[in-house]
Amino acid sequence: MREPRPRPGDASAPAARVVARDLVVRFGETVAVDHLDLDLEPGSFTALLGPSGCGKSTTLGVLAGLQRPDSGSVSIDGVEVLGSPPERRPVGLVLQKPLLFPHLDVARNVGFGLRMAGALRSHERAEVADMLRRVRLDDLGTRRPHELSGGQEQRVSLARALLRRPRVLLLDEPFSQLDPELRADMRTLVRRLHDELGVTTLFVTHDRDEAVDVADRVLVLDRGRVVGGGTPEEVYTRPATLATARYFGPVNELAGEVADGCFTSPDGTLRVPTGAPAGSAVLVVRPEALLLADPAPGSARAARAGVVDAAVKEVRFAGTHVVVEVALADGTPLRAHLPVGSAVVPGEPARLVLPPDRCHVLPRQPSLPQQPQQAQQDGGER
Ligand SMILES: Nc1ncnc2c1ncn2[C@@H]1O[C@H](COP(=O)(O)OP(=O)(O)OP(=O)(O)O)[C@@H](O)[C@H]1O
Repeated sequence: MREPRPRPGDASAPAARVVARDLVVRFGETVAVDHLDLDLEPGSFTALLGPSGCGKSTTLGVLAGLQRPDSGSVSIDGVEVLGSPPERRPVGLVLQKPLLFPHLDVARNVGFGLRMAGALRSHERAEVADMLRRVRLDDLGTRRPHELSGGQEQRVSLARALLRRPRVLLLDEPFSQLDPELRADMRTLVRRLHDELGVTTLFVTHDRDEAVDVADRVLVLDRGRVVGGGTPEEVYTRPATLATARYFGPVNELAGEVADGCFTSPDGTLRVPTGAPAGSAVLVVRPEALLLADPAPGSARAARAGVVDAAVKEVRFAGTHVVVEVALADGTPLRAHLPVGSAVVPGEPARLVLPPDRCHVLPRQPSLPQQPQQAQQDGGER
């Protein structure tokens, strides 16, 4: 679990509350943003996560003022901003590509916005020096963009976006072109800048590990709508929708019914207490939550709720655990991550425990078909 983050150090931090309501953006037949609501608390760090084409960049474009929505509203600290051009909004934006002026050196690139706003040269120099120090580029102020590495270019973009002390920072996959180690470094830097400057931050990514690593709150977007949100841990263990559960890593799905506060599988062998409403439901449980039950008949463990009998199909070594693919009597596949050396043999039966406190029950959504191979959607071995 994540360590608690430090509070933004600056008591006068200019963080803003951002509220979007019922946003719709259409491009011809394509509905890129579909009645989307968004609430960003002042000083929060939120990751907007979702697959390619789900509307992340379009949403950011609306908040930044680069994209006009067909309908809806966006307010920053209660002030409607849809009528304001980008430069009049208290928003800093960093895109995937740095888009620096090639003929200006780093310091002039960073100071551009202040210069355009008519700031005194001495003020610009002091502010630029402060920001270059914050992004660890103090020595590179006189370099031109073509003399910088990809990571350095993105740090210049960050410095430029933060120079005018925006109250909202929008980041659109800013590190996707960097190698993994540098990405991790840059995430740490962005997080530190957020904590120092106390700016409300929205970070767009399609990489769930990146989202979990950097943000306090994750919003999952699917086909232009927010389909789940919460702390990274909540979204992983108690997702609001099946789409979120699937997006957040391999997950087992079992169809059934909820009645009298209990989820029951069709053959009645699996019963798990739940607060979910009565009706058709799907029980989701992560592979690492499954346990191997004591095979002795009548043992205390076997008598517990959440025990299923299965046939072992495949066992694969995965370093820290073995990945065990099994099938229930009705053919439903399940995946378990069990300790290396577990007594599971392909072709033989196994009894598995689905601990009720690790199971999460969701109402069945007719629009989402059952996964053909649960827990394998991304081949992940989380
Ligand atoms: N200018 C445009 N004209 C037409 N269609 C567009 C335009 N911009 C975006 N779209 C479409 O709107 C949908 C949402 O696009 P958007 O770029 O917001 O998605 P995304 O989640 O940011 O994707 P990615 O992760 O690939 O950047 C997609 O179907 C895209 O093809």
